[in-house]
Amino acid sequence: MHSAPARTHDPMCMGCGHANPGNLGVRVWFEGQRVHGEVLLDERHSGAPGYAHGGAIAAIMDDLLGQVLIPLDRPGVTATITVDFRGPALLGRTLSLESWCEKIDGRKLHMRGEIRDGDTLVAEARALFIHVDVSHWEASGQPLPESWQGWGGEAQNA
Ligand SMILES: CCCCCCCC(=O)SCCNC(=O)CCNC(=O)[C@H](O)C(C)(C)COP(=O)(O)OP(=O)(O)OC[C@H]1O[C@@H](n2cnc3c(N)ncnc32)[C@H](O)[C@@H]1OP(=O)(O)O
Repeated sequence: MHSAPARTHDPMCMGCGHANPGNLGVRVWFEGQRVHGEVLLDERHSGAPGYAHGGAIAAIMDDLLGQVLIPLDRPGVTATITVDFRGPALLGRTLSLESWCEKIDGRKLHMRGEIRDGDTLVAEARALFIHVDVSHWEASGQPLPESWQGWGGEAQNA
């Protein structure tokens, strides 16, 4: 059964934001601290006829690995991400997504993720996220999502 964490990502997120008409259509759900999801790319995401743009795959990875921050209950930002493109990313196919945290070292969160088309590995990624206080995002002057209130409150002291 899928658990539904109280927190959600930015509704305007370019990857998964339901309020963003230009979103990439990333859908995720959570099983414990693991993230699962799917995405269906189309002509808008083309890099070559019938194939997804590598930048679209990298953006999906950034969003996918970042989603692990929700069940980890640690707000954070991507410091570095490496994407290995392993197989064809065909448009019009439902790609499955999975991500998890491999290691926590103080504020450093080592994330991993995979995108598959059926049994075929399309891409895998490793990223370093840095745990930040929610106040990190206040400088923009934009209101933060309500569900971010108290996010990481306990982890700040971990
Ligand atoms: C649900 C949410 C989903 C989110 C998905 C989307 C995620 C995103 O796209 S976030 C947007 C892209 N990323 C950003 O905007 C981040 C911009 N960068 C920053 O704000 C800062 O550089 C930040 C916060 C990462 C680090 O700054 P700061 O808090 O001062 O930490 P700092 O002291 O420099 O580094 C902390 C540790 O991380 C390490 N570190 C920081 N950056 C890197 C890096 N690029 N590579 C390797 N190590 C790094 C440092 O060496 C240090 O290690 P140690 O503790 O061992 O000395």
